[in-house]
Amino acid sequence: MIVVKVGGSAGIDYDAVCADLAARWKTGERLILVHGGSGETNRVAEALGHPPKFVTSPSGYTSRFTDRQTLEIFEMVYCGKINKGIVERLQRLGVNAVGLSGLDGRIFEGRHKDSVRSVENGKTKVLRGDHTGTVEKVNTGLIELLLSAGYLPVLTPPASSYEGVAINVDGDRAAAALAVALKADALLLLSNVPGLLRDYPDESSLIRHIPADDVESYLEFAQDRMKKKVLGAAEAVAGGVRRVIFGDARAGQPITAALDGAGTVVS
Ligand SMILES: Nc1ncnc2c1ncn2[C@@H]1O[C@H](COP(=O)(O)OP(=O)(O)OP(=O)(O)O)[C@@H](O)[C@H]1O
Repeated sequence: MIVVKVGGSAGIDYDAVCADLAARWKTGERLILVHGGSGETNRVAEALGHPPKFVTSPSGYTSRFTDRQTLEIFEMVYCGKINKGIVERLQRLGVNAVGLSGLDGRIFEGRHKDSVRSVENGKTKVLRGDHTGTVEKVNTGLIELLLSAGYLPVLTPPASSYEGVAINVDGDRAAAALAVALKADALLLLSNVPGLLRDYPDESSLIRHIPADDVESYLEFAQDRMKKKVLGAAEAVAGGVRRVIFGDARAGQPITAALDGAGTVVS
């Protein structure tokens, strides 16, 4: 089993990802796709007059502050436009894909964090009304049912809180939790960069290999949102996934290239 997570930043080629995925699926390989949608969510939020707000925690992690209106915009884009766009591409390629969010069948479950600490101008503030959380539990029943019936699941945040409230969760860490729960052989985290860069944005500074027992020490090279990918990789290998690859989804055959060792390989 291979879990592929494709991001939602500018430049990602969904046609290339879907064509590669479909070709591999047709050979009998078992795959699941998880996707993001941050770039388009920012655009739609601006257009709707509710611009995105990002907060940086005291430990340096950046996340989207998700009030109820932001959550609704997030769902429109992630579960609507992006998810259905991917499902449509796969259907056109002859793959019977099914798009679901983590809320559906409670595939992704976690604790709802209502408040978040945000560092602004050197001062730490507490913001309330946040609909965020972290995936703590993956309920694989529905996914296994779909896979055994020949459907390819296409999954996306949000997740469900234990109380059944929709929560915005990080897609990379959700994919990592899924890969652990399904005992996947590999987790691919594909985005609009060649992999983890030692000296971002210099693409020639690509880090080719990260030892599985030392992932967290590479957090120092990751800025803002890349940190979550490194954290997700650490969680996946700690949970028994043998290989995590940060790969490029901008062109070519992104899945095949990553599995062939392009990008940053954590093993
Ligand atoms: N050291 C680094 N190496 C590579 N990219 C980095 C680094 N530091 C920061 N980045 C940024 O991290 C981004 C990738 O993370 P991001 O969460 O934006 O992508 P995504 O997974 O495509 O999005 P989504 O949240 O929609 O799933 C890159 O576009 C780059 O701007």
